[in-house]
Amino acid sequence: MSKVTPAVITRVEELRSLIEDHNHQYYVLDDPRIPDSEYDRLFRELQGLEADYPELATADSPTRRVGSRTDTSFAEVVHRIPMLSLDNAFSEEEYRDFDRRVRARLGTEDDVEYVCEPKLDGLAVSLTYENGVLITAATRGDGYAGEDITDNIRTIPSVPLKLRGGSFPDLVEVRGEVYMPKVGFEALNRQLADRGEKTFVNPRNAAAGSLRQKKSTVTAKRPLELCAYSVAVTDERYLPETHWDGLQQVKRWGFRVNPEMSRLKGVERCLEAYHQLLEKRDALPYEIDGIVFKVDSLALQETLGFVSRAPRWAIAFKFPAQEELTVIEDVEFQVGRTGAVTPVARLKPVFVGGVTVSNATLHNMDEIRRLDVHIGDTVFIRRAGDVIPQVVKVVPEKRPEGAEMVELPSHCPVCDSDVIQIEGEAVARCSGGLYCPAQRKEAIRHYASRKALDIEGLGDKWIDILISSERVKTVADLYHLRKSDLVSLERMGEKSAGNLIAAIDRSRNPVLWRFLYALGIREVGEATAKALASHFGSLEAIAAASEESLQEVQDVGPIVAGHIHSFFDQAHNQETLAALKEAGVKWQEESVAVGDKPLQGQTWVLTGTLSELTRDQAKERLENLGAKVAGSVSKKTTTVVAGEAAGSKLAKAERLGVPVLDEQGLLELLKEHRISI
Ligand SMILES: NC(=O)c1ccc[n+]([C@@H]2O[C@H](COP(=O)([O-])OP(=O)(O)OC[C@H]3O[C@@H](n4cnc5c(N)ncnc54)[C@H](O)[C@@H]3O)[C@@H](O)[C@H]2O)c1
Ligand SMILES: [Zn+2]
Repeated sequence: MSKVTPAVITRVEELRSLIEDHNHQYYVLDDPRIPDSEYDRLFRELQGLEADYPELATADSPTRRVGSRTDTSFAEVVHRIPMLSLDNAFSEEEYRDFDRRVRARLGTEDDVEYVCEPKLDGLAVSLTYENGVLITAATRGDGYAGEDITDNIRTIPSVPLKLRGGSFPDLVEVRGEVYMPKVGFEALNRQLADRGEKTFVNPRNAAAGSLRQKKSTVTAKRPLELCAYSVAVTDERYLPETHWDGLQQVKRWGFRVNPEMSRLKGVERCLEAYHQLLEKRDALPYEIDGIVFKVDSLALQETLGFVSRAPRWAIAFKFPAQEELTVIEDVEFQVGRTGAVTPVARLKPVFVGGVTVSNATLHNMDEIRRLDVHIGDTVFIRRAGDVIPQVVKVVPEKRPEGAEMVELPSHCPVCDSDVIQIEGEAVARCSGGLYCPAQRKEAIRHYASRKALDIEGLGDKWIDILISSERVKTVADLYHLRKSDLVSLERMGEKSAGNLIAAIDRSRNPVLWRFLYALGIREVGEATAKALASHFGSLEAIAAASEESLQEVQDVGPIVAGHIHSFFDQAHNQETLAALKEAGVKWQEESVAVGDKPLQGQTWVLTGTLSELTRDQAKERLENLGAKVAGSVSKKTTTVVAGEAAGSKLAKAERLGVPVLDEQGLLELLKEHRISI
């Protein structure tokens, strides 16, 4: 046996006091200061020291007690049967040791039958029913007395207020876990974050915080559920022989029990069940942190008995932790393909949720302010399932002196354009949309898309090739491409290369709204582009407009106006526009000013096949002249344009005496109004 030294005594005292503090934070305030993994390490260290130096063990050490004292504002409920904790196993070896101890105590070599239950990550409650009616509900508290949360528990839909099935003891206690499903947890945190309130670090804390509310109306709004996992009966007649039978009984009384539970014989099959459930962990709609294995026979349970804080007949075999502590070494800003500037935390690498994590997203500046992240902070990292790692909490006590706040950069780290955060928007953006290399691909793709300049054949594959060969940096470079470039770049056939060049050429004369839309200004969709074009008439006028005058246009609010203004404000975007002009791109001025639309008030109908234009193009040109283009002919129709093979619409027009124009006639009309095809 080792000899006690002053250093050991100090450490033991330090650990006890630390653990007590963490218990209070966790059980009473529902606001842990460290992740469970860290807590478990402290707890194990204390257990280890107490085992090595038995003379230091005390009856009131946290290793001998359950939970935390409940001097809270809730009334006290004394448990008829104590609510204990569970011993933990963190490795297969520890789990096998547990089974070995069980068999040794029972004096048997035979396989023991166990019930395997997912360890739901919530909080334990005890529900007392008298004559089948719920009369009290209590938290575990310190195991002997808990808090009266009866009013709150009644708001949970899966808690039976009355037992079903007709046959039950006069007095019965059912125990189970109150938890918050993953979806509900995420929604709740989103809501809290939107309101700028403190979020919960994980579903367990959310469940505990929600159930332990002063007002049951608040609890009622929280997505809580209950799963029962044991029954404590005093009436012999209702005493089942096995734990499993007890669960079946509870189910008949109207409780939900976990569908993943199973009854298995022997340690090997239990280990298989462990691995199977671990595989399933991420797919489950609720969080679990391990499996609880319980000896099934109640007679054997009694033989095995208890130690101070946990039964000897059960163990919780924990899954790898999904939360760990680490340090934020730096915060960098990344620019996404649509210009969103996102802060990313560079972490001291940490093993969490089964992988080593060295980056975590911080979403946006609001999130940074809400969490109060500083460089050098110690933080909780959470990585649950495939979800990208998140910083869920800062540990303020561990902040180094002089730690710097995180500031939004004023210029794009990729292209140096201004970073703009428009009031009312959480996301900050690089405003060099036409020029920024981070946004290059998206900018070209959008520019060439069907509703924009409709450059046929310029798909993702070509965009990738042109960008990676650095042949195209901005959309203006498209117009300098030659057929021979394409052929040499990708051994493209002469004919298709020729087609692509021709398609690019055809896009040199866009109507104003299409060109405006093609620039990919944030929030400027087709309808807004049309409205802007017809209001201002020229790109120069739009570029020069103040944010106030932009807002005179229908559907343009302060946010859209802000995006338009900052886009045209960027020198790099102006350069790219100039380069487009120089490359021979000539967007048409809106040929008609407001109130001067020659076809205003007229209704036109298109039918048959046109050869020079598509139907959409013809429609757009007519709309530019003020006409409404309808789908069917009536007496009110002003003119019908009939292309090749026109059918019933043409016939109807003739019957009603509506004027008919052929394609040639339409083209002449467009020319007359200086609308190019
Ligand atoms: N982060 C912190 O500061 C902090 C502080 C205190 C405790 N903790 C965490 O809490 C743990 C200790 O808490 P504990 O005493 O509640 O032990 P525990 O959570 O390890 O095990 C006991 C609990 O498991 C739950 N449980 C879920 N499914 C169950 C089932 N099928 N059958 C029986 N019980 C089931 C019950 O709520 C029960 O009370 C620590 O390991 C640590 O992870 C963390
Ligand atoms: Zn940029």
